[in-house]
Amino acid sequence: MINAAVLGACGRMGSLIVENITSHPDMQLVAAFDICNFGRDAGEFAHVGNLGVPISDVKDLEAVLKESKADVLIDFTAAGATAVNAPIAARTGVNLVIGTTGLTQEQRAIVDDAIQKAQVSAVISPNYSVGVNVFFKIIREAAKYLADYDIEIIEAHHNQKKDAPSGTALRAADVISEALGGKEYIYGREGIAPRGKEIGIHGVRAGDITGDHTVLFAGNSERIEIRHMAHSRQIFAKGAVRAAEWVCKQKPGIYSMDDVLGL
Ligand SMILES: NC(=O)C1=CN([C@@H]2O[C@H](COP(=O)(O)OP(=O)(O)OC[C@H]3O[C@@H](n4cnc5c(N)ncnc54)[C@H](OP(=O)(O)O)[C@@H]3O)[C@@H](O)[C@H]2O)C=CC1
Ligand SMILES: O=C(O)C1=N[C@H](C(=O)O)C[C@H](O)C1
Repeated sequence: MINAAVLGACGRMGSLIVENITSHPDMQLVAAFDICNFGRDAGEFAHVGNLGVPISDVKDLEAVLKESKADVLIDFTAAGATAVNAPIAARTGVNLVIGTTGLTQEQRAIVDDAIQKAQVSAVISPNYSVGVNVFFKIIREAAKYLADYDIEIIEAHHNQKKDAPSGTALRAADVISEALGGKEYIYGREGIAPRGKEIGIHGVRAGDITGDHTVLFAGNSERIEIRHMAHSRQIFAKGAVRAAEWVCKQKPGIYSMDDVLGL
């Protein structure tokens, strides 16, 4: 049985992850953390009834992870929170699944360094859906054939999302850039500036859009649009729980969702 803990357990993603853990035959929820709602039951936010797991203050992360004998911590919070808490969990010897996006390069380096020094295993991915990870493969291949085309990435998300552009859009840009031997990025376009060879990255925040990502390859007289649309956050939650089960069986290291899915 895998002992799982969830950080951000009252949030949109964290609560769905709690729900998925409770229906997993080989996993149990042993701890749940957030920045408020302390003492309330994690099952309340996941709408699965009382689980006997209270929301703990993230300030007690190390003590509660030890006491609950957690094997893995699944973190979907905010960039600043992940940069502080993932290193604490790693130093406590707990494996990690990190879904939080919007980390700066410096924050990501702090997290990576702590994981490597602590010799734990971690999956870090901006998107835990199967479809988006296949989408990354498709856009990598397409880019190789369409290197001279103008490339724009458009992402759309709900109006509560804090970071922009999305982690998935940034990863899509990196995938294309790697395929083409390096590309400049531009974030949004305004004013008078001729288009160069850069990848344009554009964010839309509106209503309750779960998460859409489009890569547009445009040439003269034609264009290709490759698009992934998430219909429900369940796809991310299921992927994160699958990654948590997988990561507990791996050697120390930092893995991607490609590794989990064997892509
Ligand atoms: N990799 C993937 O597949 C996916 C990644 N994400 C990413 O996951 C993250 C969370 O998204 P979502 O669930 O929609 O966001 P929510 O705001 O709904 O959930 C985040 C939760 O974390 C809590 N929180 C914020 N700061 C802290 C902190 N310092 N310590 C402890 N808890 C904290 C929030 O509390 P409060 O509300 O009080 O601030 C909230 O309960 C985002 O970065 C998002 O981009 C989202 C979907 C899929
Ligand atoms: O905040 C979200 O909702 C999402 N965030 C992730 C991202 O930034 O890429 C993944 C997904 O698109 C939903």
